[in-house]
Amino acid sequence: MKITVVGAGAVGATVADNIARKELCEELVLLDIKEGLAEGKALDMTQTAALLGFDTRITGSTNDYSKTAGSGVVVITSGIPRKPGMTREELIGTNANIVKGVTENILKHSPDAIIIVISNPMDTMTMLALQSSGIPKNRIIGMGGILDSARFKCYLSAALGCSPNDLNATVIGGHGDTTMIPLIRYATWNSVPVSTFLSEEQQQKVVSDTMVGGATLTKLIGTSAWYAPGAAGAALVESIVRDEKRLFSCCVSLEGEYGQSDICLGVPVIIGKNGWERIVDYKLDENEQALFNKSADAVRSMNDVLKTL
Ligand SMILES: NC(=O)C1=CN([C@@H]2O[C@H](COP(=O)(O)OP(=O)(O)OC[C@H]3O[C@@H](n4cnc5c(N)ncnc54)[C@H](O)[C@@H]3O)[C@@H](O)[C@H]2O)C=CC1
Ligand SMILES: O=C([O-])CC(=O)C(=O)O
Repeated sequence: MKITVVGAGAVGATVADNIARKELCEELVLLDIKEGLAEGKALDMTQTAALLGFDTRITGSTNDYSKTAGSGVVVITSGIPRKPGMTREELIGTNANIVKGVTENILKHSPDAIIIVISNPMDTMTMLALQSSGIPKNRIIGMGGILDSARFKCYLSAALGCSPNDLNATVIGGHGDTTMIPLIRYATWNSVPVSTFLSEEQQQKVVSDTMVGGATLTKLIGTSAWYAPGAAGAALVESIVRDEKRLFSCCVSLEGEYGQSDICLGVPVIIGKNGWERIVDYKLDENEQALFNKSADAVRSMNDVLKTL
């Protein structure tokens, strides 16, 4: 299979690096609008093959979509990242036109591709990719919840003094500082609810740290993060190409599920060779459903901007 990653910046290159190391495809194409950037990063990564022992062929392209032809999976990371003090939503003015153009170009050459959207504001960019592509909804997946859930586990593991690998924890809703919903009631340490070990105050601190996880990193680094976003993007690609049927929180088109319609929002889904294959109903309680509805309202008002494009 061929996989394309659009945007060879911090996140795109890290997604590509993880895909190559895991040998998720025979051929990997990196594409960027900036002259030489994708070719250079592809060559640099290629030179790690003899050190890391992988056989994936990696090529770069400066905006030549014919090189991406026949891709089975395309990951969109093109667009600007936020700076300290900004919200993801403020990126919409620049990124909407980029994501729209990229989606159209990709589909001209890879009409059967499964598209993963990473560019921010991710929930609205996923909606935009769905609308501008017209392809079946199962082939458009926004990546945010996998990353947010990994951060949730990171903060939980610090609070519990345990390995993040022994934790089960999911973030649903929007991929925004105020719209994401870490489902603390369902978080477990090897099947035992974390509320058994953490006070209400400790749990609330984990939830609020998780919600501003991206902003915390942006403040420290001066631009947004890439290691965990890159690993999260590759985990999603892996579940598709290996048909793993992982249960991940992803941004997908809702048609009544979780009480919402005409919106793309983060919910638990099964990911396999057909893209997202099924939404799993977590049976939210009244408070969680109210938070989900509030998150949907915020994302929906952001989506209104798409009508002006
Ligand atoms: N959904 C998520 O969980 C996450 C989303 N992000 C988002 O991912 C995006 C990329 O972030 P970074 O890689 O850090 O930014 P970056 O600035 O390092 O890379 C973006 C790349 O996109 C390229 N680009 C711009 N317009 C293009 C076009 N029309 N066609 C092809 N390439 C184009 C740029 O030349 C640049 O190389 C941002 O919008 C950021 O907010 C970042 C982390 C996590
Ligand atoms: O924080 C940002 O702007 C980038 C992002 O989406 C994340 O790292 O979660």
